[in-house]
Amino acid sequence: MTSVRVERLYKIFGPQPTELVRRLEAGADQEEIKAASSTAAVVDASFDVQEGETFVVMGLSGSGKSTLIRMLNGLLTPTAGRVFVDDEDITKMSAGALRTMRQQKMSMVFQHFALFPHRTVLDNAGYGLQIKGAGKSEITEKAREALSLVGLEGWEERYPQQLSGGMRQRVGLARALAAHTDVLLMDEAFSALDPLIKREMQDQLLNLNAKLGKTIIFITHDLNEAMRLGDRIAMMRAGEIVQIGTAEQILNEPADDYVASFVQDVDRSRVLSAASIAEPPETLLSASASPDEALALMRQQHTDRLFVADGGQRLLGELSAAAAEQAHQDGRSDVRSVLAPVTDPVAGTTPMKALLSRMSTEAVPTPVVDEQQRLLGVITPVAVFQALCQEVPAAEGGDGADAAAIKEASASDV
Ligand SMILES: Nc1ncnc2c1ncn2[C@@H]1O[C@H](COP(=O)(O)OP(=O)(O)OP(=O)(O)O)[C@@H](O)[C@H]1O
Repeated sequence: MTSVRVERLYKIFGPQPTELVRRLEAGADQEEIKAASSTAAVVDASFDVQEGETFVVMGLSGSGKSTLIRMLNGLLTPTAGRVFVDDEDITKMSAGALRTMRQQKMSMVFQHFALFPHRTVLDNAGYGLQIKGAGKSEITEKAREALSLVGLEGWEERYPQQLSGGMRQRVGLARALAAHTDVLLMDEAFSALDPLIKREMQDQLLNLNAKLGKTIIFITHDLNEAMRLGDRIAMMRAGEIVQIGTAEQILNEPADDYVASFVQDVDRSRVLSAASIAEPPETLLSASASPDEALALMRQQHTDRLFVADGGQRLLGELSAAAAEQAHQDGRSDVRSVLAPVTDPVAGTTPMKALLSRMSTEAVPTPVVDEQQRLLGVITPVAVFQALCQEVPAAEGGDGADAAAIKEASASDV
C-alpha cells in the first residue's frame, strides 16, 4: 500500500512564487528563476513511497533534499503540488491538523541529533510522547523499549554530553521509534558520524527495520549510503528528481550524465547482487522429462550436467550424464529419482562481493535461487567479472562543477 504520495510538488523561495511555477511549467530554466531573485528548490517532484519501503532521496548539497522532506511532513508549505500521507492530502490541512498528523504518523531524525542537553537520555527519548500528551508511565515504558531496541539499555539516566556521536544519534532514533509512527523521516541522519560508526548505524537501521517494517524516507548526499539502505533511490539535481530506481537500476542504467558521474566511483561488487547478474540457464530440464530427453538436451548443449526444476521453477536437483544413462537403462519414465541435490545454491540477494571468493574456485555455472528455492538463473565466473568491470559511460559534456563536487562528496564518505 502507498504510504506517502507526492504529486507535481514545487517549492520556490522568493517573490511571486506561483508565477514562477507557471513559468517553470512553461519551460523556464533555473537561470530565469535566479534572474527573478528566487530559488526553485523543488521542481515538479512526483513519487510514491510504499508501506515498509526505505526510499532514499540522494543529491548534492543544495539540490533540494531538505526542502522536499520538510514538505512531506508539512513543516514547509509547497508552492504547488500535493502530498498525500495515507491518502490524506496534507497540503490542505490546518496547522493543528498537521501537528496531529506528525505526532501520529511521522517522526523525524535529524543530522545533529537535536537532543536536549539538560534532559536525560530517557527524557530525550520520550520527548515526542510528552509532546503528544502521553502519561508519565507510558512515556517511560515506550522510551525504555525504544532505547533497548537501539542498544542503549543501561544508559537511560545519562546526559547527551556523556555519549559518543553514534550513541547520541541512537537516542535520536529511539525518540522517533518511541513515538510509534509508521513513517520515519531521516534527514542526513548519519552524515555527522565517523565512517565506521556510520556503517554501524546503517547496519543497525537495516536490522531494526527488518523487524519493525517502518516506512523510511532517508535523505543523504552519500551514494554508497543510499545504495546500502534504499529499496529505491530518488536522485535529485537542482530541485528536480532526475531518476528513481533500485541501486542496481541506477548503477546499470543511469538516466543521464549527472547520475552516471555519481555512480562511477561506486563499488559495484557491494551493490550488485547474484540475482542481478544471473543468466537464464540453458541447461534447465523439467522434472517430468524422460532420460532420453535429458540425454538429448545434454548433447545439444555440450554439457554433462543439467539443473532440474518442477513446474513452478523450483530447483529440485541436478542431473549428471551418468545418472541419466542409468535411468535410461533402468527404463524409468522420468529423471526425478536419479537427481543429486544441488550443493549450496546461491541466494539471489547475495552481494557480488561475497560471490567472488566462491567463483574463483568454481568454473561451472552455479544456480541462483529466491527464498522459495525457485531458480532465478545461473551465475558463471565470466558473468561476475564482466559485471564488475562494466564501465559506466563517462559524463560527456556534463556539468564540470557537478562532477568535481560529486568527487569531493564521495571522497569524504567511505
Ligand atoms: N528558506 C529558504 N529561503 C531561501 N532559499 C532557500 C531556503 N531554504 C533553502 N533554500 C535554497 O533552496 C535550495 C535547496 O536547499 P535545500 O536545503 O533543500 O538543499 P539540500 O539538498 O537539502 O542541501 P543541504 O544538504 O546543503 O541541506 C538551495 O539553493 C538553498 O539555498
